[in-house]
Amino acid sequence: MEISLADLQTYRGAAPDEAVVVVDVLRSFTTAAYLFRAGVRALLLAATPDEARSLVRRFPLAATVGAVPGGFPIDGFDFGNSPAALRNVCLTGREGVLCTAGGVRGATVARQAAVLLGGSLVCAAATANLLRRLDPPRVTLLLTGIYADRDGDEDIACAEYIMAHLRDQAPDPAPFERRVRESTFGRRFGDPAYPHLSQADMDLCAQADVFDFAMPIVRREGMMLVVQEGRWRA
Ligand SMILES: O=C(O)[C@H](CS(=O)(=O)O)OP(=O)(O)O
Repeated sequence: MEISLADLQTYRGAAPDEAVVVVDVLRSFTTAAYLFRAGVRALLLAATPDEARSLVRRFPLAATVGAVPGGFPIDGFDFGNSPAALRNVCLTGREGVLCTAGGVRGATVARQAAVLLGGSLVCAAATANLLRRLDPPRVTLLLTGIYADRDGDEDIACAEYIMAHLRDQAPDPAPFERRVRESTFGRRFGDPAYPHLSQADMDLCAQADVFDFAMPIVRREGMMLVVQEGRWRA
């Protein structure tokens, strides 16, 4: 298995034999994992708030979740892009609609991949385990958090942790978790200058292997869906 890192700013799309993990630790694919813990059956991806609203017309029970660039909540949505906000809610049997900037864009750019997964630290080992079982010839870890003013080290750390698992190195999660907290974007969480980025979110995002499932992203009827490994029924 050939493993490489790519960056959303320069990545031009997946080859047909490629497996892609779209890595978004802060916060899309951490939020997604907590949505599955809350009981959602599938998570529909929306590139814009208007697209999210039109998905809700099709799935009236769907919970809307998301943020605009910078992480600010979206008017009229049920939840922000916030794992902490989802910790104690029950969404059993409902769909979720996830509208975020980086995570959804990454999934869209890589949509032609033979295998497409949403990745974050909370399900990193499970993601590596699924890749090992599928054994694709090429794996790309697509980093979504690198911008001119952000080092994206939360995603680089997660990608390197997944890579270490793929290479059977039994990595200690502590240094990778620390890098999430110390990344450029990570340092904004809990800073009063960014009240929409909570310390509680950081505490959840910076914990490795909380969940034992990976999150495949599949295409159905013109939609992109994140599903929980082992629980998805079409
Ligand atoms: O809501 C978030 O934490 C981020 C904000 S930004 O788009 O990176 O500025 O969104 P995400 O798509 O989860 O990276």
